[in-house]
Amino acid sequence: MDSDSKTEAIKRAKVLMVGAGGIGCELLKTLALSGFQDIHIIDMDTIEVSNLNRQFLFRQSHVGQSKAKVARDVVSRFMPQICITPYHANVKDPEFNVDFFKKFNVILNGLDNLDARRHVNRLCLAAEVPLVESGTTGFLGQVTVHIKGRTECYECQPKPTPKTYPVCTITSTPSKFVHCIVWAKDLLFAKLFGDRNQENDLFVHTGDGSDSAKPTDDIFERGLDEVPVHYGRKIYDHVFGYNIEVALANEETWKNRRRPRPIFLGDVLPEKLILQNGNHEKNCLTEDLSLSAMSSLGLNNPQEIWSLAENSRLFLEALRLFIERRGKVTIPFTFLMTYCLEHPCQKMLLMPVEPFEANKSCYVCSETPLLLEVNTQTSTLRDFVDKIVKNKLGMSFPLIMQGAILIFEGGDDLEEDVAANYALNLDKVLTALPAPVTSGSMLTVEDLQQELLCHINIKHREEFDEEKEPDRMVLLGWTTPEKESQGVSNGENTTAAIPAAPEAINKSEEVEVAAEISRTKRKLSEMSETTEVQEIFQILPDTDANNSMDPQEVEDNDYDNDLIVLDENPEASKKRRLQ
Ligand SMILES: Nc1ncnc2c1ncn2[C@@H]1O[C@H](COP(=O)(O)OP(=O)(O)OP(=O)(O)O)[C@@H](O)[C@H]1O
Ligand SMILES: [Zn+2]
Repeated sequence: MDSDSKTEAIKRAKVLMVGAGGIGCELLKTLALSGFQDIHIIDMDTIEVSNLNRQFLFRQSHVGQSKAKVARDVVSRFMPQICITPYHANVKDPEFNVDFFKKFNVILNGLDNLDARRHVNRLCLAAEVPLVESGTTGFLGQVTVHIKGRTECYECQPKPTPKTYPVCTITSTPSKFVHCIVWAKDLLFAKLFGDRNQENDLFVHTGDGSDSAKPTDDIFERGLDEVPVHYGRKIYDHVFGYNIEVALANEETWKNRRRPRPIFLGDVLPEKLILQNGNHEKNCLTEDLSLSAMSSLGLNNPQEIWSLAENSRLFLEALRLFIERRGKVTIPFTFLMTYCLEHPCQKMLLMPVEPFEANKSCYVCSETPLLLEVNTQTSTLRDFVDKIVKNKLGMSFPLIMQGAILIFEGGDDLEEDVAANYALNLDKVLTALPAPVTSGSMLTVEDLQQELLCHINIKHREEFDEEKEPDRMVLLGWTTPEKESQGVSNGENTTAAIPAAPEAINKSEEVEVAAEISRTKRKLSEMSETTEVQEIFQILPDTDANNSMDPQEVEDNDYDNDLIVLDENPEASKKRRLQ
């Protein structure tokens, strides 16, 4: 296809962008400047002040307005000839069904959560429209292209879910160091310095030993003139002393566990030391902001194992420093996320990545059945619907069948008596359902909106590890194919779409490709550096560069002017198609 017809194809293409946030604003600008004329945008959010630092289409005066609509208005001002259609809506709304998706040549995601990404992936598969998925990990951006039957789908690789711990374990019966760290960071720190309106599961009992009539939350409220050391002592005695005494009163809990020992500050440190803890001569607000509790106490080696007395002094001192630095403004403190990249990006702005072939056992793009280990005699249908069908499989309106018998249907538009019947089923254990689900049963779970159908084989199991398998159900059969290495994900904000190393290419005479994470080096000529699907993305910013958004036409591309990234030695660039 010559470059004129490619430009024509771009002009004719109808594209859908999902998300008009950080990535979406950039994307819309780039699409508009690249010559796309018919762009649709879905975003469910309104603009917030905190978006203004990076979502550059938005201004202060737009705060509170629909992102999709403002993005359209702003871009239309400098590109009035383009037709931009905004939808202030959730992409999961039923109006955005498979027929809606089929109208587009390509879908581009600029989302910030796994749930919506999975939903769009499924609709793209059902509608057979290419999906360009993008996201961030730390300071790096990633883009992958997913085309049904030619590349892996977004869900071929299981996405790492952030590790969580049951609240009761970390508050009452911690057994690992990590439990204590999560308790301190997510519960105690949040209670002391976080947003007061945010729910917090910190295990607090009524009564603090001084005034039991007061509500417990008062313990964490610092009096207007309360000196930090007094406040610190109150918190210390409450969480390490009083709460432990209360917990010990429940004998049942400690039958098979080591009993904890309550600690009160007065038993650990002499009164004089409590009052003269740390370097009080320095006013941290005006002086040394970097002063840490450790250096204030003259503890210089963090590798040393501190005594209980030293730890207690550190607690008091760190609390005092936090309080003084915060001053009178009680804005919530949160932990800052810092990403540490093992290998920098080799001075490359764009890093080409080969799309991967589909995972043959992916339940989303192949029909591979899954296996569920569950105690069929104690788990209810509700457990199955909430924990597996909605949470794990990401279905919104599931239909569950055993053989030809429908046992559950989700949705807002059900007849009252039908809904009541399903509600009755929800609280029944699996073996007590009208069509009993036992070991060996096969359930069919379908989401009509996503046009996704999965078969789940059931295996009865009695015992579960409470920590590793808190759902008391284990979904198996969704195996990861052999790959070089797993990617690094930061959870919700990343596409987590690049399972193996992004490959950076050096601009050396003998062009070399370094697989970033595995560090295996290969010659460019050996690895056949790019594929046509990547080109789609790579040439977007340049209208003269050639491409078509039609997957059919992609097959017929000529391959002479791709590979944007290298290119001191274009001759070295041999092309390889995905099989
Ligand atoms: N289900 C969904 N339907 C439509 N839009 C969605 C959906 N889920 C997320 N989005 C949109 O995706 C965009 C993601 O943008 P971004 O990652 O910059 O996050 P943000 O919410 O704008 O910023 P921040 O997270 O810093 O508040 C948001 O504008 C959000 O409204
Ligand atoms: Zn897949």
